[in-house]
Formats: sequence, C-alpha cells, structure tokens
Amino acid sequence: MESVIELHRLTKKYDEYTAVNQLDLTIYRGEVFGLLGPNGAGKTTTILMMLGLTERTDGEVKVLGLDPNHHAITIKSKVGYMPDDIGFYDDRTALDNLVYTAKLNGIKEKQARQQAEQLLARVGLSEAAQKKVSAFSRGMRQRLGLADVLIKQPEIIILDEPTLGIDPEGVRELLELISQLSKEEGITVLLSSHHLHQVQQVCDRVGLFVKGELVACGNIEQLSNTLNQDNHITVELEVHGDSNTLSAALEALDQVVSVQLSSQPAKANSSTTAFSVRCTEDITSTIAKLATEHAELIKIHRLSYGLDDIYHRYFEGGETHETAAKAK
Ligand SMILES: Nc1ncnc2c1ncn2[C@@H]1O[C@H](COP(=O)(O)OP(=O)(O)OP(=O)(O)O)[C@@H](O)[C@H]1O
Repeated sequence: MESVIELHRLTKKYDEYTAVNQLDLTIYRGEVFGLLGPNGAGKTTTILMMLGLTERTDGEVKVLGLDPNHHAITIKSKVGYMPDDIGFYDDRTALDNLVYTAKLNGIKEKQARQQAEQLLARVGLSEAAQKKVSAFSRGMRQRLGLADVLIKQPEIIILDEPTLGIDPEGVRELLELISQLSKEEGITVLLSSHHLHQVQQVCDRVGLFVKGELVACGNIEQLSNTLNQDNHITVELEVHGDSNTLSAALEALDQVVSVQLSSQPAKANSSTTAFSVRCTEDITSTIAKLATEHAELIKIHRLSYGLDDIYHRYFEGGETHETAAKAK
C-alpha cells in the first residue's frame, strides 16, 4: 500500500501547552480516514501542520513525499482542504465562486466553467448554480465546499468537521458523496469529526484523538480488539430445553473460558435459557452446533464492540497513552 501522508513523532506546542504530542500516523492512498476526537483534541492543529499552515514544534511530516514546511505550495496544488468555516463570496453565485477558484488554480475560463458545472451536478447543486451563496443553507455550503476542493483535481482531500451544523438528511447525503468520491476516483479522504456514528459510516480507518495524542488507530474491528484487551470473544445464545447438559458441553470445549447463565426463564413454565459464553477465539458455529444437538436453538450472536463503547472508554474516560500504559 502506498502511503500518502506520514507523520512521525509530530508535536505542536503553544508556549507550555502541548496541542499535539508525538503523533505517529500513516495514511494510505485511496482510504477514507477519520480523525475522531472531542473539541480541543488537536485534530485541526494536526491538519494545519500537514498543510504547512502552522509550523510544527518537533517531528516529521510528509505529504505525498514532501515536507509541508518547504513545499507548501506544491502540496496546496495537490491537496484540497475544506476548513470548518469555508469562506465564499456570498454575493456571487455558486457557479461564479467555483469558476473563481478554478482560475486561481490556473484553469482557463472555458474549462473552468465546464468543470464547475460538472462538479455542481456531482454535488447535487445544478439547480442552485445561479443562486447567490448568501441564500445557501449550511448543507448546501458544505456541498459547494466539496466542489470547491475538487475543482483542482486533488489527490487528497482534507475535510475539517464537514458535517457540522447540517441536518441528518444532509449529513447522510454528504457522507455518501464523500464515500463515492473516494471509491470512484481513488481520492484519499481525511476527515475530522467528533461524531462517532458519522465516522463509523464512512471511514475505512479511524484514529482516536484525546488531548493531543492518538490513543488508538485502526478499522472498527481493530479498535474493538483494542478495547477488548484480553481478546476474548463473547457469544450469546438462547435455547429451549435442557440447559444443564448444554452448559456442561460448552464448558468442556477447550476454547471456552466461562459459561454464564445470563437470564432465567422469563415465565415459570418457559424453558428458555440465555447463555453468555466467553471464548478465546470465535467458535460461534461450534457453539451453534452443540446447542442444536442438546437443545432447541432460538438465537445466537457474537457480541462485538462498536465505536460507542470505544468512544465512551477513551473520550469520556479521558484515557491517554500514559493511563493506557498503566492499565496494561
Ligand atoms: N493558535 C493557538 N494558540 C494557542 N492555543 C491553541 C491555538 N490553536 C489551538 N490551540 C489549542 O490547541 C488545542 C487543540 O486545538 P485544535 O483546534 O487542534 O483541536 P480540535 O481537535 O481540532 O478541536 P475542534 O473540534 O474544537 O476544532 C486546543 O486546546 C486549543 O485551545
């Protein structure tokens, strides 16, 4: 996999305050990567250092193989950046704004118009092309912002809180668009957000930021494993019938750590039993087979941790490398 952004021990201090602390991160071509973290976690500062818009205190940054401190202009031509407060000429139309950006990027008038019209169609704003941006809703502005970063045909787009202040339907549409762009055009997308559900919907991998540190990084499954430190898997099942022999059979399996009766039959005359089985590896199918041999299987599923659990643990617990290390 080709890396397009590489950060090594990247650090930013504002006087005594450390906004970003020794960040190591690699982002690969074509992926949608989410920087997830609460306000003040250091996401924007990290983005600004990638773009050469703020100087780092220490560490290394490579964007498309270049150091932003020395090649900010080349990087700017290849990386589209949409800040959380995009500025447009509000008294000009959407089309004019895009044509203006295109020309700034060296595209000739005729081609600029053509590209602007195509992009407006792409982001679903064709009908609003001749409307002044002052009349745009927040969602429309964000879609126009996306068109604006795409006009220079970037290799990477960086979106800072792109869904801020948009209604749920607008969020869904914008995320779908971002996902399509990445898949169809092979654009690498880096987006920052503090909305875990949105990040979960659209990102291939996620980096969790807390107080300037990357406390965990990976796809949702890897993050779940990080959370589940002993790497045990829990399988829950419900059966009708003889629960005692099934329980004994489950306990006899090598991979089973514990078998718990998680609920008693709901009614006195009911013979439904719910089990929670902790295992060292995923043996859901073996458990299902045993359950059907010894009783009547009603339902079975493997428990998995979602971003919700991860978010609560890291963000609300305020866990950092130090506390994580102590916990190990
Ligand atoms: N120019 C600055 N001078 C001093 N401190 C700053 C400056 N810019 C950012 N900070 C501080 O650095 C920390 C990280 O800020 P940053 O904007 O990177 O966080 P963020 O994760 O992007 O949060 P948000 O979601 O609120 O944008 C914050 O505590 C912020 O107050």
